[in-house]
Parts: sequence; structure tokens; C-alpha cells
Amino acid sequence: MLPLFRSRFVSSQFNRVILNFHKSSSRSFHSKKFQKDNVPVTVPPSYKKRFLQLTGLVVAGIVGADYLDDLVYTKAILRFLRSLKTASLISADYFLLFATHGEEEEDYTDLLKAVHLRCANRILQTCLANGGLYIKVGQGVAAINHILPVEYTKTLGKLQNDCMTGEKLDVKKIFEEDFGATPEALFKEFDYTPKAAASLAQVFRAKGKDDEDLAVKVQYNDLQKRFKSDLGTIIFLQDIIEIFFKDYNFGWILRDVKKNLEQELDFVHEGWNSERAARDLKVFKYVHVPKVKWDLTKTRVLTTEWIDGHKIDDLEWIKKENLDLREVDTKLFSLFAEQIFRTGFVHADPHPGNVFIRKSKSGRLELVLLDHGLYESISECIRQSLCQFWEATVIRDERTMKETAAKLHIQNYKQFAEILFQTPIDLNVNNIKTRLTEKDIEHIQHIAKTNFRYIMDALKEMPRNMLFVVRNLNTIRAIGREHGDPVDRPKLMARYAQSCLYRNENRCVGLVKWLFRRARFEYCLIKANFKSFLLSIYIDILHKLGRSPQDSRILKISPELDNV
Ligand SMILES: Nc1ncnc2c1ncn2[C@@H]1O[C@H](COP(=O)(O)OP(=O)(O)OP(=O)(O)O)[C@@H](O)[C@H]1O
Repeated sequence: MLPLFRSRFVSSQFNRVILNFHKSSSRSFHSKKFQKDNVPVTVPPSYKKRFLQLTGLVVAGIVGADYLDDLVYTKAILRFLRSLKTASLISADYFLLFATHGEEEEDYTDLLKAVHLRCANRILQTCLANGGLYIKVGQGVAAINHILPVEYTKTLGKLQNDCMTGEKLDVKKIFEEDFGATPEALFKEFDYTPKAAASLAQVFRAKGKDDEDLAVKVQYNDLQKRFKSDLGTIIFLQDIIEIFFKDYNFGWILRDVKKNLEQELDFVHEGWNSERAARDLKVFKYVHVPKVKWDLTKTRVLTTEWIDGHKIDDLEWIKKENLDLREVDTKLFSLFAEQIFRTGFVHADPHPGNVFIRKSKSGRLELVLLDHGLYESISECIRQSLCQFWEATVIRDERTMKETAAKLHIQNYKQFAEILFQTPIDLNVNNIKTRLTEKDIEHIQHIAKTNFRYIMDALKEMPRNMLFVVRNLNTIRAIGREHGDPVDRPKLMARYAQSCLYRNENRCVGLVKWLFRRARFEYCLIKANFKSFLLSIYIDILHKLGRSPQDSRILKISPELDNV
């Protein structure tokens, strides 16, 4: 069965079977064919036939998954059917909504939100039940929070914190296979109770022979073996969903990131990544990357020093320790700006579980970067264009924006700017809004909704590794938001991009010309941020009064904000 999925034969056959279904139905979903005067009319026979096909799919999924759940016949088939059940139920749910309700109905938005939420929960449960790659992909979907409805991103965001799949890990067996020895023989002490469960592995605490505290990340037993079939299944199901919802075509992303995901399964590779990241970031004294114990590391086992730290979104601890959120975020954004603009070796998954904060012995705030499985290299040429584009956007140099975007194979440079800055950009106004009002948020949400296809096209146009940059930016933006946006991230990153440009270009740009350029850049930023400056004074006063900015009307953060 598995080679069948691998060859994508099933996918193409299935596509053919229901292609006709899609051709007519996708149009009619969105036209108000079945709606007149807000009264749902009877579904026509041809539609019923297609509906039966869909029902068949649902029943096959449900019966198959439940039956095999009891038998535990083969886990791969079970995972496939479980996913098929989920995909079928999701398709059916949307199908029924679109077929029986029209956008002009008063409660349409509520109904749509309810369907989004139901479907997101189904995906969450499936990811947790299937584990491994499914969780990884679910986390990836949650990170596309500037495009997908908030119900999806919020629900699937849980996968970043809670990946307890209940999967039993035969640690001894893995050690015996990979090291030819038990953990007892290799460590002084080994605690078999996992301290953390993540998408690909569980993390255990151990004591090395020299009494040092160690974190031992052990990969789920059969992850390597099931990788191809699981990825095939996910792409296949996404192809089905794409038949119903043509715009939501994320299959190409999965195909593109296959190589990166494969690499992530190799913990030796992760060890190398972490060493390269540590070297790259050594200028930042406040950044720490756990050291790898190479003699206790293999493809499925990664041993590093143990870190006593707190997740960067642990607001309670931050408050208790009286840490300054501005300092936390400035350090966080600078570290990733360094990776994106200067070193070009970018952590693709900096979600809060992967960034710890702690206090050093001297009381200094430190960031610890974990999980180096997924990195992307950005070539110097792309980095340079990116920095130029960033600068050009700030100073509204539309010609350079267009030229540098073209170097990145992007036609729609305005859209690209909005994706990078995650703020509405009006090219007729000579400044950039780096803090958003609720009106801006509404505006950008509207843009995301109405230009979904354009955004997808813009993402498709980009060099593939830019996707990881966007993902990185999105993830750290979400962390900043959790903190109440104490730091002006776009501004900080814009300055960083410009300073990198200077370092790269200073050989050919004259000092006077450069100073002029810098002054112009700063002027645009200051102009854009004068309002933000006043706002920051206001926030400071609130802090002094012991009120959090979220209490205020100005910075009230709506749940929708996460969807921007
Ligand atoms: N060196 C360490 N010291 C202490 N805890 C650690 C260490 N490394 C990892 N952990 C804990 O294990 C969790 C998962 O680790 P990691 O992110 O490396 O695994 P993963 O399978 O790649 O996870 P993800 O789901 O983020 O991809 C971390 O969030 C952290 O709580």
C-alpha cells in the first residue's frame, strides 16, 4: 500500500475521479447559486451525486479508522485512514456550509468560524494521534498565521506546547541499536521519565560520567521508516482538500520542504547546525546554544548540556523575576535579525518552546536557543537584495523596491513588503507604520482575506528559502505580540537590515553619500514612529501606574490580532 501512496498514483487517480466534481462545484460554492433571498434552496441531483461520493469517502474513513483502531492492524494504514477520515469530515463540513448558506446571510461569519474551529480541532486531534511528522506539519500550518483563519492558527498553535502523543518510546532498544549499549552503561544516571515531549522526540534528563547534567533527546522509534509514507499521505490529503478549496494549496510547500524535514530527522545534522549557530552568534554574549556531547550522539539520539530555563512566553516567570520585556524582545529580534540579514543561517522554527530565557550568575538576561533541526541557508546575494528591499521600503524608494524584489523573483513587491513587515504599506505615504492600530489590523486582515490567492502566489514566487525567513519572522512576531509588543520590531529589524547593507556595501558607497542615505532612512523611521514614540511614553506611564498595556484601549489586543 505504501509504495502506492509514494508513487502518488492514488493521488492522481483520485484527482481524476473528482475533478469534474470540483470544476463545477468550486464555482458554485462561491456563487450564490443555491441562495435566493437568503432562503436555502434544494440541492440539485448532480450535486447530490457528488455529495454521495464525498459521503462514501467520509464513511470509508470513519469505518476504516475505527475498525483498524481496534485491531491495530498496521499503524501506517491506521494513520492514513485516520487522516482520510479527518480530511473527509473537513471537506464535508465546508461542503455543507457552502451548499446551504450564502455569504450575505447574517450569521454566515459565525457559522464559518464554527466550521473553522471544528475542523481545526479535528486536525489537532489527528496530529496528536498520528504524531511525528503530522505534528511538525501542524506546527508549520499554525505558523502561517498571517493567512489562515485564527481558529486554525490558535488551535494548532497548541502543538507547539503540548505534543504529548502518548507514544511509548523504547529508549533502551534505541540505545542498544544505535550505541550497542544501554543508557545505564553510557550515563551515570538516566531518568526514564521524559521531561519534555516534542514532535519528533522525547527529552530525558541524565547525568554524565563526569557528573554533568545532560539533556538526551531520543527520536520516536520508527520515525525514519514512516517518514516517506506519512509525508505521502499528508500531501495526498492536502491534494484532496485542494480539490475542494483551490486556494488552500499548500502541497507545494510540503514538497519543497521535504529535504529539510528529512534532514531534521538526523540528529547528527542537528548537532552540526547547533555548532554553526553558536559560532555565528558568539558576538551576542547573551545568547547560549547548548553544547553537544558528540560521544553520546547518533542519528536518533542527541545529547547536549541540560538547560534550566523558562520558555520565552512564560510571562509569569518573567514578571516574578522582574525582567524587562523590552530587553527580552530586543535581544530576541536582534538575534534573529543577525541570522536573517548577516549570517544567512536561519533558525526556521523559533517558537517559544525553542527559545528559553534564564538569568546568568551575574543576573544578566540570557536567551538559550534550542532545537537546531531545521535551518535554512540564505545566500549572500539574496540577503543583500533583502536588505536593500527592506531599506527601500522604509524610504519608499519604489524603483529599488521593484528592482530588488525582481532579483528575488517577486513581481508583486508591495505584497511582498506587506508580508515581510506585516503591516499595511501605502506607497503614496512616505512613511511606514511600525505599530498597528486596530484599524490597520482590520485593514491587513481584509487584505489577507481578499487577496489570499495573491499572497499564496507571492509566497510561491519567492525563492524557497525565503519561506523560512517569513516563517521565522512570523513566529518571532507572535512572541512579541504575546509580550504586548513592547519593542518596535519592524523598526529594529529595518535598522539592522540597513546596517548590514552598510557593512556589505561600504567598499563602494562613499561616506557622504552613505551618511545622506542613513539620515534619510532615520528620518523616515522617526517620522513613522513619532506616533509610536508618544504611544511608548503612554505605555511607560501605564507601567509606572502598575497597569499592563493590554488593559488600555489603545493597545487592546484582540484575539484577531494573531491572524494578521
Ligand atoms: N538542552 C535542553 N535542556 C533542557 N530542556 C531541553 C533541552 N533540549 C530540549 N529541551 C526540552 O525539550 C523540548 C523539545 O526539544 P526540541 O525542541 O529540541 O525537540 P523537537 O522534537 O525538535 O521539538 P519541536 O516540536 O519544537 O520540533 C524543548 O521545548 C525543551 O522543553
